[in-house]
Amino acid sequence: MIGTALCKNSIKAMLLGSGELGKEVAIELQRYGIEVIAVDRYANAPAMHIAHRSHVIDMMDSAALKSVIAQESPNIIIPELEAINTQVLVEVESFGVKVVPNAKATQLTMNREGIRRLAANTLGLLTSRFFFCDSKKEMEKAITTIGFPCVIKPIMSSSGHGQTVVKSELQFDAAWEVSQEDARGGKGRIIVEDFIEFDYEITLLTVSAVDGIHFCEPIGHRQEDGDYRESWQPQQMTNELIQISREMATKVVKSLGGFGVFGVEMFIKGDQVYFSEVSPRPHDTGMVTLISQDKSEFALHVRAILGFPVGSILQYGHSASAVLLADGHSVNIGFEGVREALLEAGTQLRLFAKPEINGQRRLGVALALSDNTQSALDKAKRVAEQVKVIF
Ligand SMILES: Nc1ncnc2c1ncn2[C@@H]1O[C@H](COP(=O)(O)OP(=O)(O)OP(=O)(O)O)[C@@H](O)[C@H]1O
Ligand SMILES: NCC(=O)N[C@@H]1O[C@H](COP(=O)([O-])[O-])[C@@H](O)[C@H]1O
Ligand SMILES: [Mg+2]
Repeated sequence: MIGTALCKNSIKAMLLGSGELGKEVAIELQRYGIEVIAVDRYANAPAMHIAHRSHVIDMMDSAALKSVIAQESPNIIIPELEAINTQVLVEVESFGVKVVPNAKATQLTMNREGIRRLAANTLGLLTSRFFFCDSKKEMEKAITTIGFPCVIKPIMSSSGHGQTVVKSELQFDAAWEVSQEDARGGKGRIIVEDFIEFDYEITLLTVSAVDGIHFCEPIGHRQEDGDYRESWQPQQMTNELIQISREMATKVVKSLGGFGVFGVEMFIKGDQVYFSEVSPRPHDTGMVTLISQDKSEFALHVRAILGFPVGSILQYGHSASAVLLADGHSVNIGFEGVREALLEAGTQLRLFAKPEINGQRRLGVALALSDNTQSALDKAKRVAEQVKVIF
């Protein structure tokens, strides 16, 4: 029984997506004796290294996804990324399988149109101005209204794929091409939105659990090409801004429903908080919580999913994470400088052991605790820079 007692062999959880975030979720599930089935598009994905069993399938393929779910009969399905056929999740949920946080939320959030319309139109939250377009012509018309700079993104994409900040007409062709080439599942609809010149951006990790809504301290982060490079916690904010952010996050999380961690992304400009998007699962910038809190975002996710109370969240102080990003092509990835990196006090290193690299890929993360944000960031970056990826 979820939330009351755990019996040996009673709960089987299936992770859809088995990257670095899923690996930590798998570890936390296993701390409670849960059987873990890891699924992803490639073999030897990080969470597969420690799962009880694993399967390699295209999770966008309805038949393949249904077949693996039928074969394993999990009690809980935990989406870990966005490239999933969410219609299948809706179906299996109707047969009684628990989908985290629920199938509707996974559907709404994997499509920028779903979550943006919910936030801006239904919940009335402040967002950048936006238009959805189906052709280059429509895109050009939308940009005429929005002005420069603006941001173009496929409605189906993550980690900055297919995203361009458009500053002049000269970029129209390239921005459209990139949005079509790098969209998940191929060509399609895009969003054109105002570029917000924010003071800083945050992820507000919000946990919805049996004992209510809980917040982690806000996480600040720096992005490059739509992908995160460093994050830190706590991000300094006024009490008023924290209050507005929490109210916004509560509205979004309650409206999506279900239990789990939600990474609510927001832009802060002056005394205004813009809602950007939300992940109904742990967030990459939240990897900092592996060092900054007594319960990481992964531990919190698992508690909430299993129907256990979160209780309290103890934050240890100024913390940071810096990603270990590599560029190249190899199926034999090695690391040098680990010994030297580990000499830095108050730090930790996670190497994900991804089996191959084809272009740019995040292969690890450095974590640090210190007595102020800058020092934590410097430490984390020093550790990440010390480790050299060798092919
Ligand atoms: N309208 C905007 N104004 C200013 N910056 C933006 C805007 N939209 C996106 N960005 C920048 O690009 C980053 C990535 O954007 P977004 O989160 O929408 O992309 P994503 O592909 O969903 O990334 P992820 O999956 O990692 O969350 C943001 O964190 C922010 O730094
Ligand atoms: N912003 C989303 C995010 O960080 N997702 C994390 O990255 C993995 C994919 O990495 P890969 O592209 O190297 O396979 C995902 O499986 C998830 O853990
Ligand atoms: Mg984002």
